[in-house]
Amino acid sequence: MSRPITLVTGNKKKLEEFVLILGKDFKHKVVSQDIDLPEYQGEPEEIVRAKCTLAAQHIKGPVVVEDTSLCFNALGGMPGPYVKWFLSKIGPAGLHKMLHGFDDKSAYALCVFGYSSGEPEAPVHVFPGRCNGSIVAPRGPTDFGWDPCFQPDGFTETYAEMTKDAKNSISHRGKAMAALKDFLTKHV
Ligand SMILES: O=c1nc[nH]c2c1ncn2[C@H]1C[C@H](O)[C@@H](COP(=O)(O)OP(=O)(O)OP(=O)(O)O)O1
Ligand SMILES: [Mg+2]
Repeated sequence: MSRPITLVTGNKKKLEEFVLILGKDFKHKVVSQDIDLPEYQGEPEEIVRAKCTLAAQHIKGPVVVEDTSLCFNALGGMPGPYVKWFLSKIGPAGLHKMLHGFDDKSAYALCVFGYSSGEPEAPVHVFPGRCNGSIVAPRGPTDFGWDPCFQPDGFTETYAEMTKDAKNSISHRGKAMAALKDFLTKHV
């Protein structure tokens, strides 16, 4: 492929993890661009298809986007893709308080990547990754979203308390990226 792949995101912490997980010797050159894409509503895969289609119209070349949801099982999967608004209004402590009335504190983090070649009418390929866990009172550094209140199953630390490598090795984003990298290596 002649043109680099453009990761379109406005989130620097996502970009940091993307670059770390992608590694230095990935087959394709990847650059990033911050285009203010709308916060669509709908099912996570629909949101990523819409984001990727719009990003491809901007970039007019190979493009990757991702959208992340935090889903509380006691609330039927909410806040899901709307977690961004909840986070901005009530923070990780507020997300934890949302479950005060529920015995079920289980949740899952879901990351869905979308890839398009950017050709007219090109399909959007989607790559989900999920990490099961529970919502806890916030612990650890507060530099990345809801990391302080999400404790992945099988661990005693929250995402925020884990090293970057430890989080990336088991996270929703790590799993989704494994599928994306495999596709881009084999089919692009
Ligand atoms: O691993 C994560 N650990 C903690 N928090 C996270 C993570 N990944 C996304 N987040 C936050 C960012 C945003 O508040 C919401 C997802 O919203 P989402 O639209 O996917 O992210 P965004 O608008 O910041 O970036 P983008 O320009 O790629 O859409 O959850
Ligand atoms: Mg967004």
